[in-house]
Amino acid sequence: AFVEDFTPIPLEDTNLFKPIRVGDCMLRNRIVMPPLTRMRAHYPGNIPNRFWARKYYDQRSKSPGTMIITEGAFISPQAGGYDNAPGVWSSEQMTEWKSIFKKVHENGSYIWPQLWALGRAAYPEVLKRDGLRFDSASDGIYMDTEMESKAKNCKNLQHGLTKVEIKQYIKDYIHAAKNCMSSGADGIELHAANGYLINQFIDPISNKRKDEYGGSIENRARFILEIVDDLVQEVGSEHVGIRFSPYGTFGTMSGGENPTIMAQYCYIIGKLEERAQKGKRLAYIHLVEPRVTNPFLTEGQGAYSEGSNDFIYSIWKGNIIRAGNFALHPEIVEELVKDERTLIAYGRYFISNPDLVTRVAKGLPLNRYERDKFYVMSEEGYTDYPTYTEALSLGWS
Ligand SMILES: COC(=O)/C=C(\C#N)c1ccccc1
Repeated sequence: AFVEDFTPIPLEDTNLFKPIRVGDCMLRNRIVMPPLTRMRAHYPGNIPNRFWARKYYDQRSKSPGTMIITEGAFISPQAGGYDNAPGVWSSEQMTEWKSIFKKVHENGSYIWPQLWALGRAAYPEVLKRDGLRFDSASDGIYMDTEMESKAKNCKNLQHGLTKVEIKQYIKDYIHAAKNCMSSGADGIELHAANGYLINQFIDPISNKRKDEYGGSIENRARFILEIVDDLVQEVGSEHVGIRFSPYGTFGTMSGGENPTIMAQYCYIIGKLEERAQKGKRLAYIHLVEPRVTNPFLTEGQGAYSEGSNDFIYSIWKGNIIRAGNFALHPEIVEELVKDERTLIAYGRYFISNPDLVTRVAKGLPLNRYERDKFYVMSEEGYTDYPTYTEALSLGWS
């Protein structure tokens, strides 16, 4: 069925359909498919789904010159903790990714894997089963009481990383990035958003460390900047993007309520711009909008209305991808893309509209999504959403 009480606006004559270069990619539109966890990877081995994943990415990359960022992919077993999310650390995983990357490139589009480490958002019992730690920035500051009791029941208490373990994570990010680039990816996105491990170091709500990785704005930025510097050294700054959710509360992060949290992001983004001005400009900074503080809430719920990511434009002078309930707000998109370095990510509606690029261009109705099929092991709700013409022949109206 199509989304009701929604008035699309054709955007094909706006900047959204003006080419832009991101890294080595000559994009023909400024619509980005953002990282979307779908929980269809095979267990054991965190292998992208051999039967469905290539079809899913193929369907969504048909408009040539479109940028796709993959679902979050774990950099190592220790960075994981969800059995049905994929990784990018093993050769079996990269075999599947290579066929996905190849298909997207055959469509004339581009694909950037998102490098993911869960930290305290992982399932402690899953990690325990595999003889792995339950990691975060600090000991014992649990995401919520449910996670705390799970950790205690399975005797895998939340562990603040030692400096040696921090260095190992940085090595794992490099290994994962090299795997992706040598398998044909166009770049990688470093996941520093949504309450996962890197975010747990950035945010004082979860980082109570007393060493050089905690206790001040500079120290809480150290981990992310060390990863960025090593990734840039290894794969080149034009092949590295980074995602932040400054206002996000998902995973029990501070969000805009903490009056000093924006200072933290200004500092980090300022240090990225300093690096850019010394010749190491990242391909883009990707931002989740304050309109979406928690991806489990439906459109309109949970917005932090007092905030805006606009301040970041005065610090960062490179490309900016913005994500957060834009599909239902074409009038906002029309305004935002008047800025020459802004790209727009459409998440949930790229799940339910494989031909989203065409629908946004022409102002066509959008297929509704089925949230209860977002994270389940089924082809239904993954590759069976119709294109607009297919929907019409199904009699949708
Ligand atoms: C992959 O990176 C993410 O940020 C994933 C999520 C978020 N936010 C997510 C949300 C709901 C269920 C599983 C993962």
